[in-house]
Amino acid sequence: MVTSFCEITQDEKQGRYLKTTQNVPEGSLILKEEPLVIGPEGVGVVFCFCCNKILNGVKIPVCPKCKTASVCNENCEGIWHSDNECDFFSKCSVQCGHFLVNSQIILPLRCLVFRNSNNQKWDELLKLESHLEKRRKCPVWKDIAINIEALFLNLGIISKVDVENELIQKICGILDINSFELRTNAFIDNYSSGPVHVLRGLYLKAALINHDCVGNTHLAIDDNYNLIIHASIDIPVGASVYFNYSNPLKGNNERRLILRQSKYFDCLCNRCLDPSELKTEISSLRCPRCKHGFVRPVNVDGSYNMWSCNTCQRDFSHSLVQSTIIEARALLNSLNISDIAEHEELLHKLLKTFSPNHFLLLEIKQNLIGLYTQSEPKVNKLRRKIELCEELLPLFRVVEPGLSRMQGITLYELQSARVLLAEKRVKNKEIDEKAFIEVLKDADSLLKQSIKHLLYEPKCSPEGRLCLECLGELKRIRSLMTELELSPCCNEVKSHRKKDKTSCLSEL
Ligand SMILES: C[S@@+](CC[C@H](N)C(=O)[O-])C[C@H]1O[C@@H](n2cnc3c(N)ncnc32)[C@H](O)[C@@H]1O
Repeated sequence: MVTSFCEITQDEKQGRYLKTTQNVPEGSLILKEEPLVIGPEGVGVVFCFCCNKILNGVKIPVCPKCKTASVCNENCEGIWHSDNECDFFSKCSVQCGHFLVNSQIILPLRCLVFRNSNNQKWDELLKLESHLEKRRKCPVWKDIAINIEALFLNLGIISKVDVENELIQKICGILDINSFELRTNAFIDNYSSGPVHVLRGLYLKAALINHDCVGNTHLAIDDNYNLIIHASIDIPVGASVYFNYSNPLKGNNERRLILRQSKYFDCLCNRCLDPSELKTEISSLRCPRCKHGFVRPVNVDGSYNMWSCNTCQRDFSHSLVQSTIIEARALLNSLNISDIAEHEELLHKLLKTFSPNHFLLLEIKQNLIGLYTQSEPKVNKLRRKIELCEELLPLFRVVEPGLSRMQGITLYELQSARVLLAEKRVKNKEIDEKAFIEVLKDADSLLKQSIKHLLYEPKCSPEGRLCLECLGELKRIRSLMTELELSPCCNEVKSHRKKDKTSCLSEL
């Protein structure tokens, strides 16, 4: 379902895209869509055709009817192995062994099912962007020709004419350009502990949404694999609807390279065309000469030949900048992932070379927040976690404005550290009840903000569960505030009289 807020339009540079037909307020539902096909990402993934879960184990059962599709159990009630697919598998000579050896064939094969069973969907599918010409020269072309096209031809699934028409290359191009990574319900045993992106889904309408490095939508996949898209900010009438295909915490160079290699276009969005990256300095280095300025790329056309200090104008070669990044990346990769001191030491060291928001430093800072969250909540650790969250939030607001998963999670972590710290300080009699109530009021506001960001997450996703945790925490904080405000000691605080040290806070 595409809501009435949007229509499909087209131009020469960007192809087809979605545009608003009226002002769309933040939080409005733009699109809810079920996938056309779902399948595993990459080779060597064993998967249940009925429920799409990833399977572990040696003996894999098959669908009792077609005797081809791998299933988690013969009575799996999943809906994804349709009657059309079952008939298709029964009639062609593909076998379960083919899927087990090469799971790359599953998605293109699932697309082929529509060829004879649903003309409208088949036509819509083939209209999607495949970038055939650009892919022709890439290694992926040969890989598909050998591992998918040749097998399908041998099994009689496609004809020589289909090969001449490059049908399988087109379908694989369409899948690579347009499908979404899925993480919901990925694992049959415990999906939260495994690798997250093992499935891909293709959505015919959502495939028409173009990219911008600062998107204006929030995407979520629910437990039934529906893709749900909300406006993440107020979108004015006539504006393009975008989402960010890449990672907003990477630098311009890195994002553009990924987009060129995986989606075959050069991004020319406002962020990509700004050497300061919207004043975040995510790619900038500190000037080693004047020590004040930021070293940024001179060209914004993606050529990155020269970098220059914005204060003393000194030029630096791209290769020098790249080798500095490679060296720092090697140090980052060699960190012991659970060692706080090592992370802090490297952060301190790299701050001399890179801007505080440099993407490498952002990675370390995010790791540190995670490590401080897991570690024993000591006062100095809580203070440091608070500092890091406070540093990251303004940046997140720029690169992912409006409804944002990153903001929601960080706001939660910030309030949790502030409350824990205040509880300790009250216990140590370092702050009084009035100050503690102020912290609780602040936590109340942070939690409400966090809930606003996480409200659109599916209930069973880690972020959806965090949203429920926020609600629980909000309740706890409010009842604690009521308790404190009603208590005699608090009335004393309110009237600035001498405090009663044996107050309800002693419960903490
Ligand atoms: C998922 S499709 C989006 C729909 C596509 N425009 C179409 O006509 O089918 C992704 C492709 O759209 C184009 N595209 C998306 N965002 C773009 C942008 N910001 N600038 C230029 N091309 C873009 C690229 O060709 C990209 O490979």
